[in-house]
Amino acid sequence: MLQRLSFVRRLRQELFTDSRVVQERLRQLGGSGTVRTTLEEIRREGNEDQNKTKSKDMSNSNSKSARTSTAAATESSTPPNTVLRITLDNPLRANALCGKMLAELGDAVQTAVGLELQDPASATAAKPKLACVVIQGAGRHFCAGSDLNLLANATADTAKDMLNFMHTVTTCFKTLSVPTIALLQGDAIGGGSELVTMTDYQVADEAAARIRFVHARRGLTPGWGGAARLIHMVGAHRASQALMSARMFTAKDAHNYGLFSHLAPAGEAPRVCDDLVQTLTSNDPAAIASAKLLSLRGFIESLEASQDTEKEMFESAFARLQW
Ligand SMILES: CC[C@H](C(=O)O)C(=O)SCCNC(=O)CCNC(=O)[C@H](O)C(C)(C)COP(=O)(O)OP(=O)(O)OC[C@H]1O[C@@H](n2cnc3c(N)ncnc32)[C@H](O)[C@@H]1OP(=O)(O)O
Repeated sequence: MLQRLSFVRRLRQELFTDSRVVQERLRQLGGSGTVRTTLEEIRREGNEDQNKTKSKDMSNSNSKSARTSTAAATESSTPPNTVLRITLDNPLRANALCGKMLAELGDAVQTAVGLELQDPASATAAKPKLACVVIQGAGRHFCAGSDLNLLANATADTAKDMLNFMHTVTTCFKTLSVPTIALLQGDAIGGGSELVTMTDYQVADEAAARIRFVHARRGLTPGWGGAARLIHMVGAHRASQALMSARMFTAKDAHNYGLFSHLAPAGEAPRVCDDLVQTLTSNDPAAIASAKLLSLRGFIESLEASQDTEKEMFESAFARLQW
């Protein structure tokens, strides 16, 4: 559906072709941590209560093989809805993203785009029906942004690679035609806060989740398209205040500000997220894609120009910095 927009088609071509060289250069930078993806199948069986039970059974297991229930797909001729779960996994560094993880996040978004179907009726067991994407962090936090060691040692060329690649990756994520959710059980800082802005929903643990656009404190501006998306989320006035102050938002503050869509009682964010997945995947996928198309249309047209400005700002801020 969204692929109808030429901007989106161009971006996807960039993700799968032009960005590949940069992606491999980032992968070569290495670092600790990884980005994991799992597919979870949600079977719809008549009434919503049954759906819920099935989904809980799968989601309560931590095992990757249990989460990816291929058996369900062969039981019926209609392939079940599939949820792609992306986990930023570098818990000893608050899920800060090293070069390898940036490249792997690109792989994950390529997976999501590859699973997106122009026509949901054409789903097969081999190409299941992507209905939702959830992004989360491993351990206590969501994501502490770029790995500071990577930034400290980055040449201007590496910084430019990161900037261009992450603009492509996050914008491709933002323009997916299925609903996307950030599951926040801890902090989202810097680049991590920018990842939050690429999602449609944000389910936050009210006791533990926080968000901070820390860039101004570090002498930087957002570099992953986060400023443009933040304006889209909360309006220019609030966005500029959040960026200028670099303040830490508690979950409640962020909810009031329009940054987090859902507040979950302490420890219950995964359950609230599962419930939201159930609700969203029970709705008509074409109607959902239309809703996203409608809301993104005006945004996308101004996004191109905002992104160019954002890139220029980041490059000049980065050039000024002494790490
Ligand atoms: C600014 C834009 C830029 C971009 O867009 O590319 C960036 O994203 S730059 C990175 C911006 N991020 C930050 O400034 C976050 C810095 N970290 C923190 O504020 C805290 O670590 C926090 C709030 C995320 C978590 O605090 P907590 O007390 O729970 O844990 P620790 O501080 O003890 O952190 C654990 C461990 O992780 C290391 N760490 C944290 N963030 C990073 C990072 N961005 N890069 C590399 N390493 C990071 C921290 O040093 C600790 O390591 P340890 O060896 O245990 O001391």
